[in-house]
Amino acid sequence: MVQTSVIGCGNMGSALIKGLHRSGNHTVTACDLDPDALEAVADYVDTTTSDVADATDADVVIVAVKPDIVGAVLSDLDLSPEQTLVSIAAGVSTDYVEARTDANVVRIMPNLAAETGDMAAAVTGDDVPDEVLELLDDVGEYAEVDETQMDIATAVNGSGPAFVFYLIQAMKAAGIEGGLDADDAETLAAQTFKGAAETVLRSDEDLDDLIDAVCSPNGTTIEGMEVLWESDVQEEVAAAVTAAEERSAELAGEVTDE
Ligand SMILES: NC(=O)C1=CN([C@@H]2O[C@H](COP(=O)(O)OP(=O)(O)OC[C@H]3O[C@@H](n4cnc5c(N)ncnc54)[C@H](OP(=O)(O)O)[C@@H]3O)[C@@H](O)[C@H]2O)C=CC1
Ligand SMILES: O=C(O)[C@@H]1CCC=N1
Repeated sequence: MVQTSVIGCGNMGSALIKGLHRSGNHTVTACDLDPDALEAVADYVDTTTSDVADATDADVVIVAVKPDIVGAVLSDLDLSPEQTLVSIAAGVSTDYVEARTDANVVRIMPNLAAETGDMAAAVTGDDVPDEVLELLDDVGEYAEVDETQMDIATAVNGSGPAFVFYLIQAMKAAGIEGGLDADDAETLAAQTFKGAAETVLRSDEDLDDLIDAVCSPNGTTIEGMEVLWESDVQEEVAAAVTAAEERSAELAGEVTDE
């Protein structure tokens, strides 16, 4: 069992905690100042605490607070080089964290699907220990990237779930407009995204070939695809990703300039 502590049990910290609980491979201490946040994760951890000192004994210490609070939390954490500190904050550089801890620093951009074991994570660090890679394996898939790629990864896989929720919402709304019940429309739209994503992950075929496979000659899909190919949907998705990427870079400036 890897001793893991999670400091900050809000949206992302609690998703990681629930994913780690599912894996059964971790002894977890949850730390948060908000008693309600601790209450919400109490069934998934071994210990809850509001005292950051109680979270310092772990092999892996995950700091999951907002970017502008990372510095304050690090100043309260006394860690050794044998420990690993994982930072998940958008826009907070490895250099910033390394300057404030003796621990081995690993920077990760996770996403909310940690909760279901379907997280996509980008990870960067000079020495990413096996226990961190195994942790990421326990809650989903990961890609090792260069630090310079963290802003774009933050946009694609960190912010990405919100973009996909939006697209599911659009598909659901079209289903309702066509006469489906709201619950049925949500199930059919969401399961279709899930199934399509699984197909991409498991298939060796490229995306154009997968699109072709759905488009029966003279069938229904090609009519819809013609509309999408003629539209600027791809450009709009790219613009959303770019806006998030730029904000990640901007956050880096704000945190570093403190
Ligand atoms: N949300 C997401 O999908 C993703 C978030 N991230 C990153 O994860 C981090 C957390 O984001 P998110 O979970 O959304 O934020 P939340 O605000 O939901 O969670 C942060 C939690 O940390 C608590 N907290 C604040 N100060 C301390 C402290 N000193 N010690 C312990 N706990 C503290 C907060 O309590 P209180 O509310 O009382 O202040 C809150 O419960 C951010 O850095 C973000 O960039 C990365 C990828 C995805
Ligand atoms: O919106 C944010 O800043 C965080 C980081 C990635 C997802 N949520």
